[in-house]
Amino acid sequence: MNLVDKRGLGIGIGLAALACVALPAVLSPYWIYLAISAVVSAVIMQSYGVIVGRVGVMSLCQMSFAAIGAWVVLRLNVADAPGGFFVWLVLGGLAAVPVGVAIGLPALRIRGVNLAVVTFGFAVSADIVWNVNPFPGAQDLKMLDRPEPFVTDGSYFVFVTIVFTVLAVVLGVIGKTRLGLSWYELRHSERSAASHGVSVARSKLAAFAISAFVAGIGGGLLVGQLSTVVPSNFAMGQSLALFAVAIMIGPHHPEGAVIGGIFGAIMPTIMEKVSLPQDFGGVLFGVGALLALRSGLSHTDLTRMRKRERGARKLMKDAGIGAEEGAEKAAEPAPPLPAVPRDPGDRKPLLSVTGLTVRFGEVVALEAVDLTVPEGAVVGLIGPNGAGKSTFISAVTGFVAGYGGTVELAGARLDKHGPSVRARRGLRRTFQTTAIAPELTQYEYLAIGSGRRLPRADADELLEFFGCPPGEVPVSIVDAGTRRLLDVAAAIAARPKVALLDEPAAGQSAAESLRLGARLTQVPERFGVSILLVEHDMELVQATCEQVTVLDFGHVIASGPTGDVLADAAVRAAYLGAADVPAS
Ligand SMILES: Nc1ncnc2c1ncn2[C@@H]1O[C@H](COP(=O)(O)OP(=O)(O)OP(=O)(O)O)[C@@H](O)[C@H]1O
Repeated sequence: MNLVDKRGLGIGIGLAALACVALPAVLSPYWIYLAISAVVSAVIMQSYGVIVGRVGVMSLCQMSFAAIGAWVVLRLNVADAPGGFFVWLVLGGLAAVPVGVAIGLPALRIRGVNLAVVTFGFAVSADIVWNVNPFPGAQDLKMLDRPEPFVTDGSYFVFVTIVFTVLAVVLGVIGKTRLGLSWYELRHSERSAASHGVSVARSKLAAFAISAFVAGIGGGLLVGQLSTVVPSNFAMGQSLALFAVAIMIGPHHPEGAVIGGIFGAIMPTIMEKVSLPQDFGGVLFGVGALLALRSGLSHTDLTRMRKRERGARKLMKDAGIGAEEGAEKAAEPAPPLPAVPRDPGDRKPLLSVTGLTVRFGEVVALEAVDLTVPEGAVVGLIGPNGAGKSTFISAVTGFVAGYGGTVELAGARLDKHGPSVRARRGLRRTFQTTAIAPELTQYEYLAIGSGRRLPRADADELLEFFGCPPGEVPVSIVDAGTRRLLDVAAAIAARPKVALLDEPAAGQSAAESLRLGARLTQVPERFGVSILLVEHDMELVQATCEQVTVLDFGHVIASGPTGDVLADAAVRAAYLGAADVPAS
């Protein structure tokens, strides 16, 4: 995948260069000062962009991280430490990192409003600490002198703009890596990220660390602007107001960070000019944030998504893929299915589940279930609603803590491992409900799913094989049925040993379902992936699976070659609910 959007990079650097040349020349000293404030706020907004915009964590203490950066710069200034302002700035950012990680640790267990309360608590405590202990140099009036060649306000504006641009480029590159893409996935579904082998803990802590570093840099830059700082520069009210701006604007995109920075810096002046109390600005931000929360996406996310969608629709039109074509495809008869190998012969068992027992309180969801998926096979797991099929997949893939029995993959026990480790060892799953981040393109989603640098040709092959639109098409305009196929493609992209698919044909027409069946039967040979298929569509199961296990109320009631099992009277009774059907 391309890590740098060359056009966007060119435009961004061009605009930054233009601002550096033009603004100091045309603005009055007062407005240059405000412009510096806007860019420093924009840097701090970038830290919100990582943790709030990308990961979706409600962090209300970013200004406390900024205060740590400012404190370190001032402390080093008082001590006349070697290196000078540029080195101190970086050290200030680095000093905020361990605190960011420490605040991130509770985020591994709690989320949402509870996490917001934890971060707010930290912001309040930090506020108290700064108010009791003045910033270094405040008492003996040891101010920071800006370094050459950025001594004047005009030149310092150039410096902060360079810092903002460098951070924007670096964060943009990180955003395209597996780590950055996993943040989007975490925002929508942690379990989906874990099923793709993403370590939720590591990914979240990395986001906290990076966002704290960026905020720390912002705090240091503020010291450079003001020569010294006071606690009110980092008050928790500031953290709250900027958080609201972040939700509203979306500072994970550079233009969002700039707009947010301008809002943050200029709003007090606007309030003053229109003779409104300063707090009123915060109220406006709050209302904007509520509106953004209602739509689920920030302003820049929506603008970018619409632009992407327009491009993708044009691409699909040019490629002759449209709604009408989709309807024609749905009406097409399904291709003939290749003969399903009925005899597993002496193929090795790849996934062996023995005595699997899962209890949810008094409910026994699974009781001593045995199941084997041989190498190169498509095996079915069926049963009426509530029989325990999804619970089986969840327990085997590590999403159920504390089950009885054993799960072995290629001879190695997996019981001690969580979902992301199991996924990386070669056990992938899909969910009944897809939760794919709509901001991603299909290429990006496959890149996360694959867990490796997926060559474009491989991604194209998978998308074509599963009948998905071209890879550049954003998930936001892909229909629900195709998203399921994309989910299956992402699981297969990782080339796991076994993929466990939870009702991939749900919501598909009969013809589409059979077409999916035709594809699934080819997966073991073509991609080297064995499949466990959970399905209610008996035609699909019959056409695809060489062996089937049937669950009813958590117990295995039949297991064996598909034809024999589906003809079994007990199985028919379980499905039809016909108590008078005699057992075989
Ligand atoms: N987290 C949970 N807590 C409590 N009970 C649960 C939980 N998850 C599943 N169950 C119960 O376990 C049993 C098996 O549910 P499961 O979802 O695995 O069935 P299923 O065969 O996948 O059904 P369906 O075909 O409708 O998806 C049901 O009685 C369900 O209510």
